[in-house]
Amino acid sequence: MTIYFYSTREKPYGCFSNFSQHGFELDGAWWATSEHYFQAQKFIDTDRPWFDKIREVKTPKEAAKMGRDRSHPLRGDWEQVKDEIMQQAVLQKFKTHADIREILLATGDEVIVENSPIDYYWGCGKDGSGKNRLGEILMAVREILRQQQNR
Ligand SMILES: Nc1nc(O)c(N)c(N[C@@H]2O[C@H](COP(=O)(O)O)[C@@H](O)[C@H]2O)n1
Repeated sequence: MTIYFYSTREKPYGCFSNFSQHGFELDGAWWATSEHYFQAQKFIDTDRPWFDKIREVKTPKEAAKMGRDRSHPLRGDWEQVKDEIMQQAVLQKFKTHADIREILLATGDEVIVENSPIDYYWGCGKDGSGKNRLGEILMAVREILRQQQNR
């Protein structure tokens, strides 16, 4: 049965959201959520003070708002690298936290879908026609973790 998630409040799959409070260390820094990491990477070589500010804000909601602020210059290769960056963040989050890693692994081979009514790239969108790239990345991360576990 397909597994849908969106809000961090929904149990047990709210932890699949990038807004869930599961921090991790990556690239030599601490990130409060995968949303913080993902949004900051948009400015890594174009606006370092803004990159640092995003890392330091309290909530993923603020990080997302700042990351979408186009008054700050987006890195030129963003469209080419954003999926890989998202996967690195999601993988590191689930490597760091054993409790949510078990929740992800326990989904077996079920399809995972970010049930966002507004996001047709990372989610499935209101009518289900979206790309669901976050769901696909979670499934790819699940496979990587499964293989690491079986080594
Ligand atoms: N809560 C929420 N609001 C939105 O408007 C969204 N687009 C999403 N989806 C999440 O947004 C992140 C990527 O956003 P951008 O590529 O910067 O637009 C990612 O975490 C999606 O899962 N969520």
